[in-house]
Amino acid sequence: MTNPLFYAKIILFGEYGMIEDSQGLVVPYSFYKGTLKFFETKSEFEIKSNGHLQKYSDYLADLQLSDDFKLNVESFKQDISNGLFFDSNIPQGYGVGSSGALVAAIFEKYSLKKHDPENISKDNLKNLKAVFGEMESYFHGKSSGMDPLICYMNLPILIENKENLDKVAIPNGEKGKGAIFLIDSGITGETGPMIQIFFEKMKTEGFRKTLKEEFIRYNNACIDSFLKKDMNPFFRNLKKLSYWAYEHFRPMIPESIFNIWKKGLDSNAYYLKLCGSGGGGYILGFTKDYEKAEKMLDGFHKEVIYRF
Ligand SMILES: Nc1ncnc2c1ncn2[C@@H]1O[C@H](COP(=O)(O)OP(=O)(O)OP(=O)(O)O)[C@@H](O)[C@H]1O
Ligand SMILES: C[C@@](O)(CCO)CC(=O)[O-]
Repeated sequence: MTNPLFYAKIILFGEYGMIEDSQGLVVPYSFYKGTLKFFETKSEFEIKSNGHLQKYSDYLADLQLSDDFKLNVESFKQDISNGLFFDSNIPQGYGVGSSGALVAAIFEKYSLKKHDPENISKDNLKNLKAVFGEMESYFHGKSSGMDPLICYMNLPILIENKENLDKVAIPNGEKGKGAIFLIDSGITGETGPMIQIFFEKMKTEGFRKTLKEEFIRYNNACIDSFLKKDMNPFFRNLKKLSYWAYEHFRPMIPESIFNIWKKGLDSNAYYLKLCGSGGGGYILGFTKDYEKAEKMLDGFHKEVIYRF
């Protein structure tokens, strides 16, 4: 039997906001994927991955999960000593969920009770997200559990708030001029320290207020208009979101990206936003005219993920 593949994810909207109860829209990204396997070549990558799993299994052994979601940690540990590793080309620290895919793969293989992602109830989806949040916290402190959940479900998910989330249909892409794309900042980012900066900022009342009254409002409006394919309000809110992040998420914007972020806002040719926690890795871009944006972003490595 071949092991199931677990895909990368892209948080189109909701990074940071989701920790504070905003809406979120997260989609699988099948360009990158991973699967659990036993040593094949015993390469440096395989040995390193196995070492990571070893340490992670100690964390899982101490984690108290409710009966429905308990893991067979003994069997996981046994497999690790027999050379288990996570064979994955999902870049680490790029905001596309390498740890989320790993968590989903481990849960799928070692949960004592088998769950069927296709027929999971809305209630259980919520419970599963909480379980994944606890499992993923090991990698970067507080996690909403969203990354592993998306990966486990392999479907777009709309998060309405902390309590409600469900599968959602993304409007079909079209061969239009518009595009959603990734830009490689050229450096890796670390989620943990970025989340720490976020919580540090959250201690200030002014920041909490603007996050709630502006960031979350623009974020939710972007999701709403995107799902309705209402492109004019979509881009109007995207610009506000991009500008807000430029002002308030400055430490999360990699230096290499700073100038082109501003250039997008000034020219209206494209708008950039964070993809995950930021600090490095990928940045998300949105444009009505990809040909034009591509020229303006010459020299940056880009990957188109959606056309409209
Ligand atoms: N192939 C792998 N084998 C073993 N461990 C891995 C593998 N891929 C990722 N990991 C674990 O996940 C950690 C990276 O997770 P982290 O949350 O910092 O980044 P990310 O998941 O790539 O980014 P983001 O959460 O922003 O999408 C690695 O340090 C490692 O512990
Ligand atoms: C920053 C954050 O919103 C996204 C990181 O990939 C954290 C989370 O929701 O798990």
